[in-house]
Amino acid sequence: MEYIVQTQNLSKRFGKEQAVANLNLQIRKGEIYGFLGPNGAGKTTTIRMLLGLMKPSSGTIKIFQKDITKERIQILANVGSLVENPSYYPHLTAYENLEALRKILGVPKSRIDEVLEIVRLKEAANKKVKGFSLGMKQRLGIAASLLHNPELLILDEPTNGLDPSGIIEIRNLIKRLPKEYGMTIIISSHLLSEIDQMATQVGIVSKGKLIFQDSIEEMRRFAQPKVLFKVNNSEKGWRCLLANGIKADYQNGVIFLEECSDEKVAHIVQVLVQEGISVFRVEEEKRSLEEIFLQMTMGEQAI
Ligand SMILES: Nc1ncnc2c1ncn2[C@@H]1O[C@H](COP(=O)(O)OP(=O)(O)OP(=O)(O)O)[C@@H](O)[C@H]1O
Repeated sequence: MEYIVQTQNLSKRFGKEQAVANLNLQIRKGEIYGFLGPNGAGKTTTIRMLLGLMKPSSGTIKIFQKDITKERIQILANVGSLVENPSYYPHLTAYENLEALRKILGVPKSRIDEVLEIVRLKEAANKKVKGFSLGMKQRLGIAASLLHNPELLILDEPTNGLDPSGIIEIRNLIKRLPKEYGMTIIISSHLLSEIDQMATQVGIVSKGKLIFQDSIEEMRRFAQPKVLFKVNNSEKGWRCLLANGIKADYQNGVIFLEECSDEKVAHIVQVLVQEGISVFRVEEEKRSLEEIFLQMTMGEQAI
């Protein structure tokens, strides 16, 4: 299998602190790789190493099958990134900001219109950046990172601080890039909900270790919501379910199941009603990333 990004035992230590420990990332072409982990898990440190901004304590990084320590310049010529909040000249327009960067990169002038089109900022091209919303600024940052037409785009928490509509804009933009331009994308986040609807592959780091790396479908198996049944006499209801061979859980007056298909929900409601219990509500409770981590790491160091 040919990987666009492959790390082997990638590690970074800051004094006594092991920020990244033996990471083996494997990212294929055309994937949107959601790099997930809570704050402080080691995402930014990993990304900085991938971009050659920080030296690993040990381990290797290959991007486009090339070793970053040996062919850094050639690799980075094909990598775009948005790592910290990008800085702009606020009194210049979006176009002028990109033009300043274009001159440094030495790409044709026509590329500015192309990237503005990709991030859907063409209409705002001649507006001063100081009037831009945070979402527009992030899109401009992505436009800047696309100027040199990279094959790999690395985005560190690009939706941080955005409102829901800003998040949707970025999500739609990112989803289009592999399809329309054959790009591979790494996008980090501490919120599963933010990358859930765009990632095709997921890597989860916790305390510097990769505890999960697989397809989003496999991830969703872990992230299935709990189903809660709110009824008038919950303890009786729960005992009825057990008596009918339905393995439900009961806590703080609520009956719940960790996994429950539509058919099973219908069956449970039927059983409860038949026993004379009123069902007020059936709710889904989404699991937080922390709960999923807990589930994944239960009893083990890593998967
Ligand atoms: N330059 C540094 N010097 C010392 N410690 C650092 C440095 N950079 C990061 N760390 C530590 O390494 C650990 C991982 O940090 P990192 O920023 O990579 O996490 P993260 O997953 O990106 O979290 P966040 O979402 O908060 O940025 C943290 O405990 C952090 O304090």
